[in-house]
Amino acid sequence: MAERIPVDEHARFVRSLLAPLGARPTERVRLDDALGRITASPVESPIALPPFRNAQMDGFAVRGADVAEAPVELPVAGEIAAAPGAPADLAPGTAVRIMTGAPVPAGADAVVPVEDTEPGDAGSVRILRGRAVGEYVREPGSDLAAGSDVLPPGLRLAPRHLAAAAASGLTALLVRERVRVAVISTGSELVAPGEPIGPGEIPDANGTALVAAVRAAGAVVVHTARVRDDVATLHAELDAAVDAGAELVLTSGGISQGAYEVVRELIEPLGAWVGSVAMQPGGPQATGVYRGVPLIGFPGNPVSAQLSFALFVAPSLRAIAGLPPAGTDRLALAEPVASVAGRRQYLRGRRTPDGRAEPVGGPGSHLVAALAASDLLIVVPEEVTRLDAGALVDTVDL
Ligand SMILES: Nc1nc2c(c(=O)[nH]1)N[C@H]1C(S)=C(S)[C@@H](COP(=O)(O)OP(=O)(O)OC[C@H]3O[C@@H](n4cnc5c(N)ncnc54)[C@H](O)[C@@H]3O)O[C@H]1N2
Ligand code: MOO
Repeated sequence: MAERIPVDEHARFVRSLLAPLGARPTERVRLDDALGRITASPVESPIALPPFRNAQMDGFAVRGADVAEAPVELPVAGEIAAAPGAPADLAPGTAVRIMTGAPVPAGADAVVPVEDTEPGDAGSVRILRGRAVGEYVREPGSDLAAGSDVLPPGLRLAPRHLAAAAASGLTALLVRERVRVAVISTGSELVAPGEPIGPGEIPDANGTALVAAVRAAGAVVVHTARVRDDVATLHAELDAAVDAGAELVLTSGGISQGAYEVVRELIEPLGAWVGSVAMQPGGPQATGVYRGVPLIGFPGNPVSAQLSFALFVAPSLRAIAGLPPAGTDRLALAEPVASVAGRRQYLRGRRTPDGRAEPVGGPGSHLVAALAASDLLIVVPEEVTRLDAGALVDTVDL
């Protein structure tokens, strides 16, 4: 029986295989498509924010000097809406009705909120409370000067960043390209989810899981396939993946000890490593390079495939995409657990309301529903075969 590679050694190797993907080219994307992308350079605002002097309140634009001694009555010269157009200058000793966001006319230097006024005689306004120069006037550039940076490089774009870019009049941003990934499920028993299931057939869960996991890790899927256990078909799909621009190929299934191990049969002769890692689930693993593109082969069992992605591939992809690593914790076990000597066990579990780690559904790597009912992994170290309730364990958030 071939040696089992330690988990941390395999993780280091996969990380080194994916390291070159960290040097990202850049592309311009429309603001509407930029959510979650990473800025590739500082983003300069061509205009000042706000772009012009405008009112912060609905009320009356005045000269501060004219309202220093309230109450005072001023003739109303007209009205300025928040609408296109430049207002006429304000004559001394007059007021103009103004709306929030409307340009403050030259000559005015304060806005009196409408609540602090009442109608005066014959089209005039009575100002009940004095306002100092500058009050309720938003100066151009008071948020950001024209030509200065509105966003830094290396920023993961959230809605508030896109709002600032839009306010600056920008329509597109230079961002880092996402890592392009292909996802290939192997197994003659697989049918597309929703297709009728004949005897011996099951819906392909790994395709859906890995596509979603790739996206959640900030990368983009450029090719997917579901292939029967046929080496020529898999070979053609690997070529299609590389031709589609994939920079990373993920496969599931076909790497253990059976008679139809299609991934093993294809890639082992090409120099890939297909072996075993000292963990459960996820023991069988494969790594290689196909036409210059890294290929990571996961075991077919759905829990194994999902955990293998989370533990070995997601950390690199998330780091490249500017996403934080999965959360970890150290929690007390809610129940005793058993494990296998010599393998690191990743039990599925959930955090109880009182903050303990409770195992969910047993160690089997086919327990896809139990994984869905879990929100963390409970790590049982290689040398440990039993832990009592209350023992402290490392956990990894799913
Ligand atoms: N004699 C041995 N048999 C097995 C070993 C071993 O060491 N010696 N390892 C076991 C472990 S652990 C795992 S994990 C699996 C890994 O096998 P493969 O990677 O070759 O995967 P398959 O045999 O193709 O499938 C395993 C299992 O998963 C189901 N499957 C596969 N693909 C999907 C999919 N896309 N969606 C849903 N389910 C999938 C498949 O039907 C099998 O039930 O090998 C063990 N055997
Ligand atoms: O190691 Mo396998 O991944 O348990 O089912």
